[in-house]
Amino acid sequence: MLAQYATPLTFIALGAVFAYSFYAVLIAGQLSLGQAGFASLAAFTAASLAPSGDDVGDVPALLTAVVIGMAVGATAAVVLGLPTMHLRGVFLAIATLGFAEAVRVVLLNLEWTGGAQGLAVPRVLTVGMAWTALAVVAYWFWRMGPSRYGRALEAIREDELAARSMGIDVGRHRLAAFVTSGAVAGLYGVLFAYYVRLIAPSDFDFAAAVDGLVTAVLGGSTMFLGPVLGSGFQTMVPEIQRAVGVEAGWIRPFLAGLLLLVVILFLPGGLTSLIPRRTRVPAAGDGDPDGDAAPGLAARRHPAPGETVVSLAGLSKEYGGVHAVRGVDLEVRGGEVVGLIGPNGAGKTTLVNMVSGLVPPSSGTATVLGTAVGRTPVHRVAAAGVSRTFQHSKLFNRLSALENVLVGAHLVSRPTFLRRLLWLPSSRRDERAALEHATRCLHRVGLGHLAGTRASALSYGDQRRLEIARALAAEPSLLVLDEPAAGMNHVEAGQLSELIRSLARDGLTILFIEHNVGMVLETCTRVVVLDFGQVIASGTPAQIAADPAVIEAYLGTADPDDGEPARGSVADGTLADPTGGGGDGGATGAVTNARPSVAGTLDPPDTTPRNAT
Ligand SMILES: Nc1ncnc2c1ncn2[C@@H]1O[C@H](COP(=O)(O)OP(=O)(O)OP(=O)(O)O)[C@@H](O)[C@H]1O
Repeated sequence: MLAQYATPLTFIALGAVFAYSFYAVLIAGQLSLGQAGFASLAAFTAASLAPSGDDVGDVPALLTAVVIGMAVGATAAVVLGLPTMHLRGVFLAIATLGFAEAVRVVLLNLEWTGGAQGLAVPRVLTVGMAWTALAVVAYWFWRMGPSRYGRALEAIREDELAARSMGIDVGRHRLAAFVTSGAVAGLYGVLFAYYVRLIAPSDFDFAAAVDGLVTAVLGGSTMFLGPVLGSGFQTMVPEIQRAVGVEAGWIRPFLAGLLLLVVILFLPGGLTSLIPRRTRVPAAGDGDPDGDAAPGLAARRHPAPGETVVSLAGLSKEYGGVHAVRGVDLEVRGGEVVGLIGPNGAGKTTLVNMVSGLVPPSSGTATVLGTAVGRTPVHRVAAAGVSRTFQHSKLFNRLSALENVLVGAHLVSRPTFLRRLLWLPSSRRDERAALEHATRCLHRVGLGHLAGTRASALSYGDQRRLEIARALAAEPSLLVLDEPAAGMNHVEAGQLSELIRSLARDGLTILFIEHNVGMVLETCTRVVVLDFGQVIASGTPAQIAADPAVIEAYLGTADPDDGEPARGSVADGTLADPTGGGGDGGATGAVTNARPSVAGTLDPPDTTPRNAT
């Protein structure tokens, strides 16, 4: 019975193994077409170098060939990956396709490969062996998914910049994914060679690479079962055709193309996205906000109060002719909550981007937590203790709220993947510690009840809170928040203000940009005002509220005709509601997104949520 289906079943397994070599990089958001090159190099090298089955037995011969093939595939991936890993999207696809084609042409013209005639290889592989190999590969990716490493790859796929800011070394992770892909492609090449009896370079051409990619994309790159589903479909269609007597060769590519179109248009996550993705949410009580810190996470020593955390000297940034930041000198000390305010385009975001290492300064120096930023990669700045949120939400949208925060804990949690492969209890302990820590961070921002919700499904205000929870999960010493209250109502902004002050009581130093001036005055120990890229004032909230230069540059000037302070100007250290309409006139939330317009007036507050751009 099984013998009748042995061939299609073997090809399903082989196709799935090949598709896993694409899945290995798709999961990290990379598009590579070099796998056919890795597979052919592995197949020809292993078939030439492995001992004969007559000498050592069939299975040892195949196992030796597999080891050689995987090593060749992985080595080729390192050689190709080192110069190409900085390429993105279609550029990486083109570069890797060029490599695969070059390999094919070289193999075609070498004598020992048999050229176009090909190389004879004994058939050793059985359907059982093929499925065993597939099971091992699927197991690898199954155990990888929820590990710290697997989550880091997913984070890179979802938002590379945010992943870097969480302390993930993107280059190293992308190269590791590429090498895995090379090893799996090498495995496929050897298994294929030891099944089909005769291999030729044309077995690993462009069409084969596209077939592998289509199989992986059809199945989906967000769940480890994707390649098996994709390969099942790709292999079974011609079998079904044959069974019903419709043998037209165009049907399979036509259906595969059609399905690919449907998947890309309606199911970007592939067939596996029809299977609900489960997030393991800790039971109620776990990650209690009042609980003790979870053991098993790296502890960080925050700078003592008064110790220098940020030191900027003559920091400037130019974009062409635009002077976004000009000669800023600024010291931020341990335990301070520093608010950065200023009109739109004043250079606030550029300044915090330089502080967090995202943007190199044009001139001047910046030392943050002892690290010279500008010359230091973003993930190293994060490792020094800088964590941040972004002006325009940079969440990992297809991951749940809890998974987002788990990625945030990357720097303080331990690697678990290799121990997960071996089911070591210590990996379960570490995962539990990370889960409890992440849950505690979610509770702290009031999102404990939404742990299992996809980030993209959260309301705008909740997304802002989730970014803060994710940043907190890194146990930072310096927390940089870029407009954290955008899209929040007055009550929520008040709660956020209280949260920020409680974090400062815990020893964190906080630098935050906010257009809600009332909230800034209520929350900060010091306020710095930027205008046209320069610091025009720095002092306590009361000093800033009374500073004529700030009123002039930021809030507008008093109306010279009536001699009264402007609506929205500062009378006694608080801001009046610029709408003039029944506001409490107090600090919290009194002015939202205030912008100077004509002298002495303020635009009505912009309370509409800002779209993430
Ligand atoms: N990548 C860039 N390329 C060119 N110009 C830029 C870039 N980033 C910022 N700028 C310019 O630098 C200036 C400061 O921008 P920045 O975003 O830092 O101001 P901001 O104070 O944060 O403004 P907002 O409150 O509107 O966010 C603006 O004139 C902006 O157009």
